[in-house]
Amino acid sequence: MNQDDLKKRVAYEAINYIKDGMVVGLGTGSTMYYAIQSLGERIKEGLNIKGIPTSEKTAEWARSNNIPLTDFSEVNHLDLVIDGADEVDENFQLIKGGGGALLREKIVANATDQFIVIIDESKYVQILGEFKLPVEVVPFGWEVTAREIEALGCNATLRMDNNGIFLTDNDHYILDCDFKVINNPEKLNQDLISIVGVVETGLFINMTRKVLISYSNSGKVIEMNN
Ligand SMILES: O=C(CO)[C@H](O)[C@H](O)COP(=O)(O)O
Repeated sequence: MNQDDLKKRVAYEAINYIKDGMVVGLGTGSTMYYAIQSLGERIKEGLNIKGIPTSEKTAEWARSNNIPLTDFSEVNHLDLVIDGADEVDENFQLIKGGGGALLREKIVANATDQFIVIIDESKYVQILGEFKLPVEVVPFGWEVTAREIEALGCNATLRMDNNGIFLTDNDHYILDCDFKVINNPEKLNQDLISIVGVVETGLFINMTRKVLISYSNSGKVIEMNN
């Protein structure tokens, strides 16, 4: 089973947690792509829910699957949020933002008591940091912000895409920060967020209690609770 199959399997499993009448936060990324496809099928069969997307891309996928959308002008609290992650450690601390949607993802995840993270086995790690930590920053003076971030012990690289500098849905930049090993994610998050120019970090601290992991050996999806 390749990584894509594993993503698809865990995404399909996660949709079973969505019940009629719920307002559901919809994460971003390739794992969520499969979840949205599957949710679209359930909606065709009569499931009645509303979604809040965490990115323009997710909103586009949701619309093309006829998933009704809402926003925070209509709701304050979400029944459930489902999202992928780039790394999850044994204490369920996360690195997110590989897709550049970390700010909206954090706002949405913060608005629920039930944030379900869906990953394949390769993302479950002992210590965070092999994946470069995405940090969203204000474009003005980003070079100064990057130097202050680097003083915390990393190399910070400005994210680019085919059009030049990558812009988030909120018109910010992303710095991908190579810490290699993050021994104290909570403290690092605090240190980063206190730097002027940092908008948000991809460290999601104490935000989830449930992680679904798909394994290739057994072909199973395991639900882990914290
Ligand atoms: O945080 C994210 C986007 O900002 C994604 O959840 C994360 O990057 C995982 O993506 P994928 O499912 O494509 O591996």
